[in-house]
Order: sequence, then C-alpha cells, then structure tokens
Amino acid sequence: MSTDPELLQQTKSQETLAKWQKTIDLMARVFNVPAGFIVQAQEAGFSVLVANKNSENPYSVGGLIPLETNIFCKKVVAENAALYERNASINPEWDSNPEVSEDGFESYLGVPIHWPDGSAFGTLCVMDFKITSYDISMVELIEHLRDMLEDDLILMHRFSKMRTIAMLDPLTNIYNRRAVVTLAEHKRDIALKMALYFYCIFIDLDDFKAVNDQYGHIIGDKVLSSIAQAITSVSRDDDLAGRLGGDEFLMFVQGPNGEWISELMKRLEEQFELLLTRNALPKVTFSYGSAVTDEKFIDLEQLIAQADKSMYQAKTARRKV
Ligand SMILES: Nc1nc2c(ncn2[C@@H]2O[C@H](COP(=O)(O)OP(=O)(O)OP(=O)(O)O)[C@@H](O)[C@H]2O)c(=O)[nH]1
Repeated sequence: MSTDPELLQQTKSQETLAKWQKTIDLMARVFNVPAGFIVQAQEAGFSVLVANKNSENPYSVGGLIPLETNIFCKKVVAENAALYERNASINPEWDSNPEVSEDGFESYLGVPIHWPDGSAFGTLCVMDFKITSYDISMVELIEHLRDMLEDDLILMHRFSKMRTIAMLDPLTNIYNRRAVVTLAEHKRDIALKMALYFYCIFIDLDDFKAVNDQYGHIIGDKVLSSIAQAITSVSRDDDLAGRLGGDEFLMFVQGPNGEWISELMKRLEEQFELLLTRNALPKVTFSYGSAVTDEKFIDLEQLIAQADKSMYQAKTARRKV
C-alpha cells in the first residue's frame, strides 16, 4: 500500500482530514496535554499530518523529521507497538531525542496506525511536558481512536479503488468514454489559458469486424488491448487517452500548431505494428482524424464529432487507394 499516501491528496480526503483535526483537538483536551498528533511515516522520514491547535504545542503540520532522528514515533513504527513513556528525561534511551532534550517533553503515549494492508501508516500520539500516569482506560481510548482512523483509511482505499474501476475500460485498462471526456475538459481549459492548441485525435481500427469474424473475439480483444497499449506508450504525461467504445479510441493532446500530429500517429502506427507482431496477432491498421479547439470552438462533443468526421474522410480516402 506504499502508493496510498496519494489518497490523502484527494478531495474526499480533505473531508477526512477535517474530521481527523477535530478528533486530535478533542483527544488533546481529554488527555489534558499541550500536544496531540497524527504522524505519518514516509520513506524519507516522519511528518506531522495533523496537530492539535494549542499555543503550547511546539510542532505544527508539515516538515520532515529525518528517519535517523531518535523520536518516540520512530520506535512505535519500528516495533509496531504502543509506547507509553511516563518520565522520558530519566530514561537514557531518550538522551538523544530532541523532543526531550531540546523541547522538554516528559511524557509520550502513542500507538501505531496501519494502512488497510497492515503496513505502517504512522502514529497517533499525545505528549506532555509533565510526568504522567494514565490509567488503562486512557490507553484504551487512544487505541479506539486509532481503530476509527484505520476505518477511515479503509473507506478511503475502497473509494479510491471504486473510482478507478468506474473510470477505466475493463478490457484495455485505459480511461472509458465518460472519464476521458470529463478529464479532457479540464485539460482543454489549461491548454487555452497557456495559448496552446488542444487537439482531439479520433482513432478507429480498419475492418475490425473482419478480424473478429476471421480470428474470433479473443484475438479481437487482444488487438484492442494492443492498440490501447500502443496509444499509452506514445502518450506523454500531459496527454489523455481513452476508449470511446468498440474499436474507437480518443487522444487529447496539446501543443503548437503544426505537423507533429501526423508524426505522433506515425509513431503510433509503428508501435501498434510492433505489438501485433510481438504477440503473433493479425496485421490490423487504423485510420485517424483530428480537430483542434480554440477560444471560439470549445465544445468537447463538437470537437470529438469533428475529429470523427475527419477520421471518416481519411478512412474513405484510404479505401479508394
Ligand atoms: N473483440 C471485440 N470486438 C468488439 C468489441 N467491441 C466492439 N467490437 C466489434 O468491433 C467491430 C466494429 O465494427 P465496425 O464498427 O463495423 O467497424 P470496422 O469493421 O472496423 O469497419 P470500419 O471502421 O469501417 O473500418 C464490431 O464487429 C463489434 O462487434 C470488444 O470489446 N471486443
């Protein structure tokens, strides 16, 4: 689940973060401590994801504490176990802990938080400048809050998975029509702001029905997957690609006005041919057409229809040859 930190960047997660903020503020008040945190363990170190709002709390959200720093949370994550330190200044283990030696914390109670797959997410903890003696119900409380945070992570994970499923075409694993058109609107707005041309390229396989009829649907499916793979491999990070349905695909690309679209399609042709040969699939060609948008002509459905028309003309011209 190491890719899941990106979940927290998503819109839905902003609501979760607001809820977590309330939890941490309340937790610090119930424990009557100056500092309460959700700390996230990352590859490069630890960072505060949520901190209670209290003028006595020296640590705020953000920053990165390097992995080698001897902080309490490091031990919780490393040992995947709760830690309760009542009186840290008399324990030599914490002599090099800046939370103790520099900032004067005495008490720490923290529990590990896990991603849905059980890997380390970070810690939930409270810290006090005074020596403490929490009873068992306080430990149970922090564990219970942790369980609730983990439930939120499970929900976020499921939501993200379902959203991905809803956006992808199951056969080719590239965006489906609804997703590619929705995402293209945003790309188009950015392209126009940057005074770039925003192109829609309509790609349609030639005589694909005959491939199905002659070789069967399984081979037909493999050909569709190959064109999707070829489209993905010639796409740059800024480009968008999706399957419109059947044997029709769309690419949305931005750039200067010019000949580069035909060069891009030449590369696509080569890549597609290569994949078909490599996978012992029948030779299949495609036709394409493009349309470009500007400030006056911005409707995406119109743009797609225009690119479709231009593809159809190219296909007809190809047949006459
Ligand atoms: N294997 C497979 N075939 C599909 C899928 N979706 C649509 N098709 C087939 O794709 C074919 C598309 O046929 P047409 O729209 O007539 O296009 P074409 O044969 O490529 O003809 P032109 O576009 O005029 O060159 C149909 O036979 C559909 O049954 C799919 O998911 N898998």
